[in-house]
Amino acid sequence: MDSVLRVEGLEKLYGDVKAVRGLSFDVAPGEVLGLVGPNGAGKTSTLRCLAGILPPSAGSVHVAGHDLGRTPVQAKRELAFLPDEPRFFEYLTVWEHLNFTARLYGVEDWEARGRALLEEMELSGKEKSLPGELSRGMKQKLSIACGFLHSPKLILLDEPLTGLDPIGIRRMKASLRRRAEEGAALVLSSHLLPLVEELCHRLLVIAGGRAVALGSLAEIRARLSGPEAEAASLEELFVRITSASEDAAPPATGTRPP
Ligand SMILES: Nc1ncnc2c1ncn2[C@@H]1O[C@H](COP(=O)(O)OP(=O)(O)OP(=O)(O)O)[C@@H](O)[C@H]1O
Repeated sequence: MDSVLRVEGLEKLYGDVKAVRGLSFDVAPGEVLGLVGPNGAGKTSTLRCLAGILPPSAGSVHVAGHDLGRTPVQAKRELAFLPDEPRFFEYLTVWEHLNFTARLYGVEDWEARGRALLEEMELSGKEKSLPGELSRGMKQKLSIACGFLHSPKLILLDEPLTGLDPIGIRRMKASLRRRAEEGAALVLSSHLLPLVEELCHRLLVIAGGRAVALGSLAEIRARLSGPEAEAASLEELFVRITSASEDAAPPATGTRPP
């Protein structure tokens, strides 16, 4: 089946800081790809390039067959980007945010869909609230309700569980799983390795902007030598892979080592 997301040779430079260096990967319909890596590895920069918020310095991104660089409107219609710190319009209520999002994306049956999403996100009864009246977790849920309204084929999530309580976390995991079962492709960046292990079919581990491992947990384990790799937790694998790459890789900045 064709990929929902196809990334080829993606690079992102900030001046001479090389934040993303030559990433290439695909995500299939129904697949959840976990993007993991240490602080400053380039995860947020990658997600923002995939969402069309940041222009890549090189490479290409296709979303549901649309080239994000050449046909950005068509590509962006097919995706939702859910940042870890969503921003809202101060004077629009929860319901008005859904209405506004529906108009932007041309969602006709938005009222029924909006009500169902508020129910799913435990925001029923908050329709008239302004963002300033919502808790951090509720804001996160509103962002997700708006993001899901147009049934995106690609869902990009940066730390999706930030601020959620244990019941909210459980519901959010079920919501994300459901979107994947319905055929969406998900790319999820998180430092919460148990979440990644539970939800993701494949992992892309990045360090210093480069891919240092790509595959299922079993495949990544199999590639590492030593009997201890077989039983290693994702946390142990993460430490091994990313610290090995730190030893081997040149620094993430464009400056040359002495
Ligand atoms: N706007 C910017 N201008 C200059 N450098 C930036 C900018 N944004 C990020 N960087 C640099 O790019 C690199 C990658 O940062 P990025 O935020 O993508 O990493 P990350 O993997 O999301 O990190 P974290 O896990 O800490 O959120 C870092 O070296 C960072 O300092």
